[in-house]
Amino acid sequence: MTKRGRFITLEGGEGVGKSTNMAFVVATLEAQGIEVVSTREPGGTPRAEAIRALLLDPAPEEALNTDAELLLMFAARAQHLAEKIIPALSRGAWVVCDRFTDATFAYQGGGRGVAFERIAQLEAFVQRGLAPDLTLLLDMPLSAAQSRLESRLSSRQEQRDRFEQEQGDFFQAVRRAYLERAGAEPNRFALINAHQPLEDVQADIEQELAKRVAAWR
Ligand SMILES: Nc1ncnc2c1ncn2[C@@H]1O[C@H](COP(=O)(O)OP(=O)(O)O)[C@@H](O)[C@H]1O
Ligand SMILES: Cc1cn([C@H]2C[C@H](O)[C@@H](COP(=O)(O)OP(=O)(O)O)O2)c(=O)[nH]c1=O
Repeated sequence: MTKRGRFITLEGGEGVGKSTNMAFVVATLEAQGIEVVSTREPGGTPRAEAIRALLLDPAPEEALNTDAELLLMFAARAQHLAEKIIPALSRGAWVVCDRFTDATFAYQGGGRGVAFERIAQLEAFVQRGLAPDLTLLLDMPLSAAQSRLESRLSSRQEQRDRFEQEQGDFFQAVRRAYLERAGAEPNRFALINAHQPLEDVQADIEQELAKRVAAWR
C-alpha cells in the first residue's frame, strides 16, 4: 500500500472522553480542508461490528477465552483495515479511529495478562507495518473516569458491556500499560490530561494537532 493520508488514533480507559473528543478532532481537521474518515474499534465495518457485538456481549452462560478474545480483536481489525482504513489512507483521506492496537496491548496485555510479545506477533501479521502516525492518549485518574462513566450509563440507561463489568485493578493495569506504551514511543503518542474542563482538554488536543499537521501537509 502506498499510504498517503495520515492515521490518527484516540486511546484511553473507559469514560476519559474519547467519543466526546473524536468529533472535535474530526471537525478540527475538516476545517483545514482535510478529507477525514472517522471510525472505531473493535468495529468500523458491518462484519467487524458483528465481531464487536460478540466481544462486548456479557453472555453469562459462557466465558470468552482470553486467546479467543485476542484473536477476535485482530480478526475485526483485519477486516476493518482491508475494507475501510487502508482504502481511505490510499486515496489520501485521513483516518481518525476511536481505539486501535494500543487498546489491545492495554486491555488484553495489561488487563488480561497476555504477554506483549504474543500481541506484537499478531500486530505484525495483521498490520504488516501499518501503525498510527499520531495517538492521542487521554489519561486521568480511574475514580474520576468511573464517575463520568456512571453518569453516562445512567443517563442513557445503558447496560454495562463485558469490559465495563471488570473491576478496578483491571482498569489500573490498563492505564499502566497505556502509559508505558506512551513512554516508550514519545514521538507517536501525545499524552493529554483528560481530567480538565472539556475546553482545556480540547485546547491541548488542538495544540498537539497543530504541531504535527503543519509538518505533514
Ligand atoms: N472534559 C470533560 N469534563 C467533564 N465531563 C466530560 C469531559 N469529557 C467527556 N465528559 C463526559 O464524560 C462521559 C464519558 O465521555 P465519553 O466521551 O463517552 O468517554 P469514552 O468514549 O472515553 O468512554 C460523557 O458523559 C461525557 O459527556
Ligand atoms: C480496540 C479494543 C477495544 N477493547 C475494549 C475496550 C472497551 O472496553 C471496549 C469497547 O470500546 P469502546 O466502545 O471504545 O469503549 P468505551 O467508549 O466504553 O471506552 O473494547 C479491547 O479490549 N481491545 C481492543 O483492542
